Amino acid sequence: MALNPADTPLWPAPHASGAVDATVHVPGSKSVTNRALVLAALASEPGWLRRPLRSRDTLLMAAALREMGVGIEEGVGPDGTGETWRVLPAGLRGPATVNVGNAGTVMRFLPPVAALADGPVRFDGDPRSYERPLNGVIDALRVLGARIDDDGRGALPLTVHGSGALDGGPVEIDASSSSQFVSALLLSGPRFNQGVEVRHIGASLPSLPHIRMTVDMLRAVGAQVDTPESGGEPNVWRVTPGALLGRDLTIEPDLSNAQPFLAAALVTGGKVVIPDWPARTTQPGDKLREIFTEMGGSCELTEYGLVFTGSGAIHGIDVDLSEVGELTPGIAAVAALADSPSTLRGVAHLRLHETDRLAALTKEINELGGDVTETADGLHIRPRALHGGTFHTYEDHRMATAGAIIGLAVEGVQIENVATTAKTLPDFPELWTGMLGA
Ligand SMILES: O=C(O)C1=C[C@@H](OP(=O)(O)O)[C@@H](O)[C@H](O)C1
Ligand SMILES: C=C(OP(=O)(O)O)C(=O)O
Repeated sequence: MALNPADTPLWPAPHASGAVDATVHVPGSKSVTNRALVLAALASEPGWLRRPLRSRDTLLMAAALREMGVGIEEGVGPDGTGETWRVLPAGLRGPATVNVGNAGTVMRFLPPVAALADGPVRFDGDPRSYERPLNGVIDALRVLGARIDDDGRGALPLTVHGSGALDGGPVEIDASSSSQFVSALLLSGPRFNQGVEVRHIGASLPSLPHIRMTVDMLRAVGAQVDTPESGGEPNVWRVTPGALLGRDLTIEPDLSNAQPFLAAALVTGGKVVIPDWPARTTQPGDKLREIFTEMGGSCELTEYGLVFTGSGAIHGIDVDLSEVGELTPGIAAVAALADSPSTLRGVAHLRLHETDRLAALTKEINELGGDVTETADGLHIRPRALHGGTFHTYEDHRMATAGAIIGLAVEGVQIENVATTAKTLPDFPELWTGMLGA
């Protein structure tokens, strides 16, 4: 059940007494873990996930796949190392009930999987999940041959009446409200009888790196995928039908969850090291190297990881975040503490994330004395002296971490329901106080 924020205690965000100097081991990527679980469940042989993220979103994904008959066992990897999930694919079946919580990846990636199950699969979730767009997935699955009962709003709750197989083939969708519509159809595409050809016909498409992540991970398990980047038509992705391999995959650290720790180095003029930062990755968080450098820091990517150093100065930024929208709350928090104004653009779709993030950031920063205005597709942030107060989080993990960043520089900030960080980073409060040496 969703927490009632009014019942949850306030967490006094630690104020930094000096420059931070810390190494922070950031747990695995939500986006990679949940794709890896789906692909392993659809494979024709067992596979391993090493160092998977264990957070609300990924535990919901694992529970949902188990409900449909997939085996997911705690275990040791093939070389004897621990922290591993062994995934044993099985004939997918209903009746099953899936709780999506408020996980975009679960509510979008699993209806296509359910269409392959034998029997009905009911999807339900937190109240907010009823408001998040799902029409791209529902409409597309119907075109591809699935039977779905919903209440006609193009959203949860719904039941997918799986028949054990899906025709697949070509489909047009408008994915301007979420890249996850495209990823969802591609991930299950190899298992559709005719594969799938997804054509995006909307005006814009957010979070392109997350679609590249989907394509790369599909190819890594043996799928054939044609993309705009591999010489195909713009906005068209094609997946050929075929069996998927079970692999042994080590999950990268979650670079979007590394954001608050990097921000801490920037805000305090300190240094933070993130071990195992990948040399090459599709994660949008990799863009922080560029964005936070422009905002005043510097970084070095070594074999050990990323070393990020703040200079003591924090500069405003004018940036299009459409490809990396999930970084917006953390960038807005840093921008509120900068020495010049910022304009964050290209993120209108954030109004349909965990909460309306543009409204929430504007209200909460302004209630601490800030000067933020919403634009049609982003935020204008004019820094001014902030004061303490309650930072409301609207059951949004990234609102909680944004408030913590501000709390480093502003005394007396209290974060409502910091436990909401469990969506993707259950250890956040401990990692944060550990970083500060508390
Ligand atoms: O596919 C994914 O793993 C994600 C895609 C993005 O979604 P949107 O395209 O809906 O923004 C991102 O914001 C979300 O946190 C994770
Ligand atoms: C938008 C996010 O999550 P979801 O996967 O629920 O869309 C996020 O993590 O910032």
